[in-house]
Amino acid sequence: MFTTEFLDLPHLARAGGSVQLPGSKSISNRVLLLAALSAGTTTIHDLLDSDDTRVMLDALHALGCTVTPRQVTPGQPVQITGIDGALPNNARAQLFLGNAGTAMRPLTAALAILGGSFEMTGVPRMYERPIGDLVDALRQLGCQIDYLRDEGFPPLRIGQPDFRQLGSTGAAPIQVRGDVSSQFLTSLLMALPLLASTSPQAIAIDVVGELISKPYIHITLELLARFGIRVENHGWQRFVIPAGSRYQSPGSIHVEADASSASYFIALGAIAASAEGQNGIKIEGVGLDSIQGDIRFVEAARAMGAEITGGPNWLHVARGRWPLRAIDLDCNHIPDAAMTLAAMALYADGTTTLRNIASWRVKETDRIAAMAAEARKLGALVEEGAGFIRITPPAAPEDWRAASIHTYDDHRIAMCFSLAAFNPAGLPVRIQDPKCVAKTFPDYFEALFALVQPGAPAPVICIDGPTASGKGTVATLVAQRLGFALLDSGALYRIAGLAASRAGIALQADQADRIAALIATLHIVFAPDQRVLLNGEDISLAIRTEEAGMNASRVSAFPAVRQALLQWQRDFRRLPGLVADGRDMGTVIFPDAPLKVFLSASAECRAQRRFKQLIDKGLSANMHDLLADLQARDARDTQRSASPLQPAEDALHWDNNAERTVEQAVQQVLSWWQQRQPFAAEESAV
Ligand SMILES: Nc1ncnc2c1ncn2[C@@H]1O[C@H](COP(=O)(O)OP(=O)(O)O)[C@@H](O)[C@H]1O
Ligand SMILES: Nc1ccn([C@H]2C[C@H](O)[C@@H](COP(=O)(O)OP(=O)(O)O)O2)c(=O)n1
Repeated sequence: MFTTEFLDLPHLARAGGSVQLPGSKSISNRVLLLAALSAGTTTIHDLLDSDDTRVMLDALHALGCTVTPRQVTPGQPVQITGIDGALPNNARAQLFLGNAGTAMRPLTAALAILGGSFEMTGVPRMYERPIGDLVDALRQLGCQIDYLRDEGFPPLRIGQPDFRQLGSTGAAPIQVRGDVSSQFLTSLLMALPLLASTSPQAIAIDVVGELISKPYIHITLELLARFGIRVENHGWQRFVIPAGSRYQSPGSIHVEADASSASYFIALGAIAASAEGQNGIKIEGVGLDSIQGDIRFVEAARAMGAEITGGPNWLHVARGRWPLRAIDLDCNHIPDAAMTLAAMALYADGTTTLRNIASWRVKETDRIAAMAAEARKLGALVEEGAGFIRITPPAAPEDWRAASIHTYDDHRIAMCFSLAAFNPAGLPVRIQDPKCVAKTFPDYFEALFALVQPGAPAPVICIDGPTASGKGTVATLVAQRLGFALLDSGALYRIAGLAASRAGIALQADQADRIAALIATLHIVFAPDQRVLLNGEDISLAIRTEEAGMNASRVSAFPAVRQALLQWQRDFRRLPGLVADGRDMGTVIFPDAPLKVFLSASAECRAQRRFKQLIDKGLSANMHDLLADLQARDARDTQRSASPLQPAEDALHWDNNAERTVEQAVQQVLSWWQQRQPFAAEESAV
């Protein structure tokens, strides 16, 4: 996940490949509970790994279900052996459910009917989330539920129910409010088959008030059917669970990915030209047979020109009509995914109108106002009303503007506007606060970058300079602030020197070809936690000694060695960008880099810094030797014939002397980067 202040997306041109979407949260927890209540063992594929599913798995384990493995591992199914509709007598447990509404509500309903002695707890925020309407409905049946703190809110204590009164009023429907949260109805629908299994009569639930979020109830009903429970739906106002209903494991089940998350990749396939050798985008995890309402986004995307095919659990999208066709659509049936149509509208051949979207105004932010404001920044013409938005794309490529998109802590705004990076003007797009995507899709940008190709090679910031000038420190921090990848090219020379000495090869010119051949066989990993692995061994410390630096300097003078490491270094270039530090980043490796910085500092200052750095790392050091070594290294690095250390002609110089702090250097580089961005002026006005 990108946790940077902003994320600069370079202009994007093409897309291709396949993306595996994470399992939907609401389907994951429904499937877990149904598997737990069923007879038999259920193998669950593509379960989402999230806080909500973790607390649910822990709770099911505490209730005596067999859960293997106990944690969700990507690509590995989870197996649950259910309780077959009953818990042992006197079952008791204290269940901590964090802030997971998708665990608290359905588990409360199921346990209240199963009976036992349970305490349902969570984090403080959970104690502010109402559950009174569900508790009232369960009490009508004879369930025993007490509030442990505030009336109407968790934590709760659940006891042994008394269903005797049902004998006389058995057929009386249970009343539940439908206009507050559809989760209450979902909870009852999933729990009441426990009662229906032994009841002589069917059990009916009456919805009081207009039922909101019908698509979610649809998901519940579909999943119940897969677990053997066929609920009659009487016009979304009455639901009847037949007497003798019994949960039966389907054996194996796939958790669908979130269909609204799929909409960004459907739009991507419709907007982007196919990458060379690829044909469109394959989306895995959700298919045309999806039980989610938002799958109908597919119809809308087709109407705009996308070519979409699909099967169970997969979709394939390619660009069809281009430019896209402008549409006029009532979006009531796809409130969330419809936002993605607004992003597609930027590439349409006229004015697109999205109607019946008043609910956008009361979501994470006023989504109509937010969409309008940000699309206008890009140069689109936007009209908005209480319940509609009308978008006309910029008339010509030169009418597009580079924008820094404000995201209002709304994941969907961020994901929608990432698609603006395909603009025909070749402009980058800045997404502010990119971590807001965490709500539904923490790795959205990583998934996007894996599929797209930039219009020009990804940007590189080169930071060159002599030893201990601060390159590594400054480059690491600049990369962190921008969310860019990092290339510590010196580490590659250090690894080459280390590997050659360990192999007993003398570090001299007549051995250069042997060293180059050795380099080709090395397996090097730069782990995300900063460790460097050589053929599986952690060599992070071994390559940081002064001796390793000197050996690196020796092998780096050999043209064959430099050649052997050339492509290796260029392969670090990736989206959204790269910060590369070394000696020849700006002159040889990335001569086209849009920003080149050259750091310098006096030999004494650098020796001081290196001394302190080594001591802090627990390595021994001697000031006098350090200064001598450093001067020797300077001499070799600057005087060698192959790519000597020298500033690129277009490098910007920063005197990184003793009176300058790390933060000053970092701010200077960031400000140079900012000056090169087309939205610099607009950004400062925000
Ligand atoms: N202004 C500064 N810029 C960069 N590093 C600084 C600065 N002031 C002190 N330092 C310290 O100096 C050391 C620089 O070492 P490093 O970044 O490894 O240099 P290089 O990669 O150029 O060899 C670090 O320990 C860093 O904390
Ligand atoms: N791009 C590069 C990076 C490093 N080298 C060589 C020259 C340096 O003395 C060694 C070690 O580089 P490194 O950047 O790790 O060294 P310092 O941290 O600056 O002391 O490798 C190079 O020739 N070209």
